Amino acid sequence: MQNFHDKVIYQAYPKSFKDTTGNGIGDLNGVIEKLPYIKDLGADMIWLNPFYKSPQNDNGYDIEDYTSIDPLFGTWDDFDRLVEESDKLEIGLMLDMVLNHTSTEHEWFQKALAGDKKYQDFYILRDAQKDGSLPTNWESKFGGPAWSKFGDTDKYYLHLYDVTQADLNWRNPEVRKELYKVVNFWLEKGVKGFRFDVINVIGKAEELKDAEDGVGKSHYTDTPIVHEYIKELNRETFGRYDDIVTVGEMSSTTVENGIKYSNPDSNELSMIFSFHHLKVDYKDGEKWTTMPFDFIKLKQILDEWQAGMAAGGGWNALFWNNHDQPRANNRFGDVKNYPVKTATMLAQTVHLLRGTPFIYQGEEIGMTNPDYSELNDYKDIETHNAFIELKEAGASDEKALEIIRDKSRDNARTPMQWNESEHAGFTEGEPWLKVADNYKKINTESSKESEKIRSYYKELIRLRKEMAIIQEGNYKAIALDHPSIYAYVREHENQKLLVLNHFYSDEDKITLPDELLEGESSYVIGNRGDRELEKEFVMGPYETAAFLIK
Ligand SMILES: O=P(O)(O)OC[C@H]1O[C@H](O[C@H]2O[C@H](CO)[C@@H](O)[C@H](O)[C@H]2O)[C@H](O)[C@@H](O)[C@@H]1O
Repeated sequence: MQNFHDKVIYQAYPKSFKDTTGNGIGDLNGVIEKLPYIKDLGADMIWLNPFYKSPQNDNGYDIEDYTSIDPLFGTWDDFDRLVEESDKLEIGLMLDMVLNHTSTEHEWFQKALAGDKKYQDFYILRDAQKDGSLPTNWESKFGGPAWSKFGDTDKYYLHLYDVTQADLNWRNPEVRKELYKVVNFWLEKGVKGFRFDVINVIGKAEELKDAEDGVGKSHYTDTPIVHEYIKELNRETFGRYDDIVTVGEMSSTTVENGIKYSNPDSNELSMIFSFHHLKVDYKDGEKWTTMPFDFIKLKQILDEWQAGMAAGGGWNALFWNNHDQPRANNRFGDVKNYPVKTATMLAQTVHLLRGTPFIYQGEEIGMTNPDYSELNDYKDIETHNAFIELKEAGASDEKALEIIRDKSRDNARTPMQWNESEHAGFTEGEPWLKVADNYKKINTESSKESEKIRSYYKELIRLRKEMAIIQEGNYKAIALDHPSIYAYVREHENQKLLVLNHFYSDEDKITLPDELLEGESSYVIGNRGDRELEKEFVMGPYETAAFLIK
């Protein structure tokens, strides 16, 4: 397996990255056009969200044909040129593989609907229970029950996500064989990595039963058989190459499983995304609520995953943002008064941790949530389902919209803000999703604020490549109960890297342990200017600072 500990990965959401045709939808040629931008930032790989043929009910996570390019995004020539151009710039292409489910428009599902028994066994079909209720009481993650009627038969099919995303039956070896063919197809095209969508829910329990909690996660999440499937996937596909980087998106996983998925000895994946740290602003664990984030909980979770994965030889993907998450600047900082400090502090917090940093398009220039005023400005299916459920639960239109503004996945999906021209230079047509109003203030070309943030990211990436302590150092938190500062130490070959991150807009002080003041210290990077290390270290609003101690 390739050493990827010095690498940084950039995520581009093709639909919102750069449109070159004027149809308002970003495309592969747009990605090609912007490869030099990604190179200039210093990223080593680019993860692209799905661009395969799809009805786009879930923005491409509902795949109709795994080995095609949706004409919305371009042609095979465009894809081949993307491989060629990214190769020239030494940027590895990482593709999104959605192997838990297909679109109900997929040929397999259509054949199954037409009565083909072979393809019926590609999906998870069950009869209603004796009392006529659904096969199980599980909930779909996008709201409502996880089962829908299978055509005009008496059976139901399982869909953990949208009703148009039917779960595949991984227990059927034929299904696995077909999916491995898909992965190998893309490997032969020259891709250098994969991000496997919700890969830890592929292994449903053998016997499907009602869940005590009425949700059902424990019946299909991190089941022992998932590890067997991933090992097989590795063996049959990317494991046959020595330079492929893989990351598994793990829904509601545990450190114990995270270690198994990503410890090189398990022969599963290079690393994993876990999401617990992004649920610290969910009231009672419920996403569609609003509440200020719980800082102590955030630190405890980051600490648990850092220390736990290090102890077990696992590897974390480090991130605040992706195409499903509201912008971290809005969640954990003050975008109005401290936009640059907020963005750089958040960046430093994760970039200097143990793991592989992922940068989601636009975070490197300080993009924010769009705060749309109308429900119809939002396009995401999950958002619209949530609005209906919030209303059914008694929320007023205003309250439901307030929650949507905070939590919608579209917060991340607004078009990339390239410049000050109309639609932020994203398209010459009408964008599929409205550009955030602040594009004149935040963009890659004319904004001093954005430029400061981008330079900071470049410096963080450069440091990772230069300093073994960032790539390989151990991790230890200090003063974990401090109410406003997240402080940690990375340690490698008798050196220490102390990283201090202040998450609030006031001033606060941390008392450092004597052992950190004994050696010779030098300032490495921070967002306030050169600082001296002192026992009573005072930090300003959203300040971040790192010191090397020898
Ligand atoms: O919140 P979790 O249960 O921990 O899950 C993590 C994310 O899972 C889902 O995301 C991915 O799969 C979806 C279906 O293919 C797709 O819509 C999404 O874009 C994928 O990234 C879920 O939709 C996310 O909200 C969760 O964050």
